[in-house]
Amino acid sequence: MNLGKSFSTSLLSLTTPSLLQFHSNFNSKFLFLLPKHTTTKNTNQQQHRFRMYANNSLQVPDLFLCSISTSTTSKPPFALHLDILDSTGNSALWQDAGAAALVSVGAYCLVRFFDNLTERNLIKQSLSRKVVHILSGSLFMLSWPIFSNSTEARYFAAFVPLLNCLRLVLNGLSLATDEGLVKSVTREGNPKELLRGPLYYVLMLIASAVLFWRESPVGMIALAMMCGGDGFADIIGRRFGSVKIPYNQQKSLAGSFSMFLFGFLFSIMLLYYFSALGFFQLDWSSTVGKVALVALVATIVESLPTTEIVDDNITVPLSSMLMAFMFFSY
Ligand SMILES: C/C(=C\COP(=O)(O)O)CCC[C@H](C)CCC[C@H](C)CCCC(C)C
Ligand SMILES: Nc1ccn([C@@H]2O[C@H](COP(=O)(O)OP(=O)(O)O)[C@@H](O)[C@H]2O)c(=O)n1
Repeated sequence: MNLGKSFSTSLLSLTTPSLLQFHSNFNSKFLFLLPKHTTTKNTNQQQHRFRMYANNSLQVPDLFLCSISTSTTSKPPFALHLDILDSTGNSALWQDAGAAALVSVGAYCLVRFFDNLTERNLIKQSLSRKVVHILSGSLFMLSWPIFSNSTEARYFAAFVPLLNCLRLVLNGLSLATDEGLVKSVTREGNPKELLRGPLYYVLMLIASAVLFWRESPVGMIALAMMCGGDGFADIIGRRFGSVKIPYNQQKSLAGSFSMFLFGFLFSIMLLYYFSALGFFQLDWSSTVGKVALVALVATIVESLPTTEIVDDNITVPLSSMLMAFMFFSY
C-alpha cells in the first residue's frame, strides 16, 4: 500500500455514532473507524480524527489515520479525508523497537526487585519464585498494546522472552553467573533449575505471542492458566493444602481450587482488557462458560502426578491452548 496516499470516499454509511462502515474503492475492503479524538477548528467546523482499521480477509488490521471535517455552513455537510499511513512504515518499526526495549528493562527490573527482597530476607525464595511466575507473564501480556499494529509487532514482543530464554540457558549452563536471577527464580538456588520450569515458561510466552498475539483469546487464556492459575495453586496449596488429591499426594484440593479460580479470573480479566481495547469482540454470554471449561481442563491436567515426566509449564499452557482453540477457533 502506498505511503501517504489519500483519497475521498465514494460511499459512507453511518451505522453508529462511533462506528462507521465504509465501503471504499479498495476492492470492497471494509474499514472500521474507532474514535481517536476530536479537534475543533472554529465555531461551525469540527474535525473528528479516527483510528481506522482495515479488516480485509482477516489479515492483521492496517492502521489508517483519517479525519472527518463537519461544517454547518458549507455543502456537503461533511468531507472525509483519509491519509493512509501504512502500518509497516518506519514509525511502526521505531515504536516496536522502543516497546521491546522498554519491556526488556521491565523484565530485568522485576527479577532484580525480587532478588533484592530475597537477599534482604523480606520474602522467602519459594514465594519470590511464584510471584515472579505470576507477574512476568501477566505483565508481559499487559504490555502488548504498546506495540504497533504492524505484522512484525508480535516478533518484537516475543524478542523479550527470547532474550530471557538466552539468559536462562547461559546461566543454567553456568556460562554466565547472575546470582540474582538464580535466587529469584529457582527453588534451591541450583542454576540447573533454570533449564526446566523457567525455561519452559518463557518458551510458552514466545509461542503464545507469535502464534496467537493479541488478536486471539487463545494465547492469553493459555498464559493466564500458566501464570495466574499455576502460580496461585502453588502459593495457596503450600499454605492451605492439608487435604491432598487422592491420586496425587504431592498436590492438594486447595491448590487445585486456586488453580481453577485464578486461572479463570486471570483469563476473564485479560479478555476484558484486550476486547475493551478493540483487539477482538467476544460474546460474553458464551465466553464465560468456555473459559470456565478451559480452566477445569487445565486444573485437571495440573493435578496429575506428571511433574516428574513433563513440567506443568508445558502441560498446563498446551492443554489450555488446545481447549481454547477449539472453543474460540481464532
Ligand atoms: C519463575 C518463573 C518460572 C518458574 O515456574 P515454576 O517452575 O515455578 O512453575 C518465571 C521466570 C521469568 C523469567 C526469568 C523472566 C520473564 C520475563 C518476561 C519474558 C517479560 C516480563 C515483562 C514485564 C514487563 C515485567
Ligand atoms: N494443585 C496444587 C499445586 C501445587 N500445590 C503445592 O505447591 C507445591 C509446588 O507445586 P508444583 O510442584 O506444581 O510447583 P511448580 O512445578 O509449579 O513450581 C506442591 O508441592 C504443593 O505443596 C498444591 O498443594 N496443589
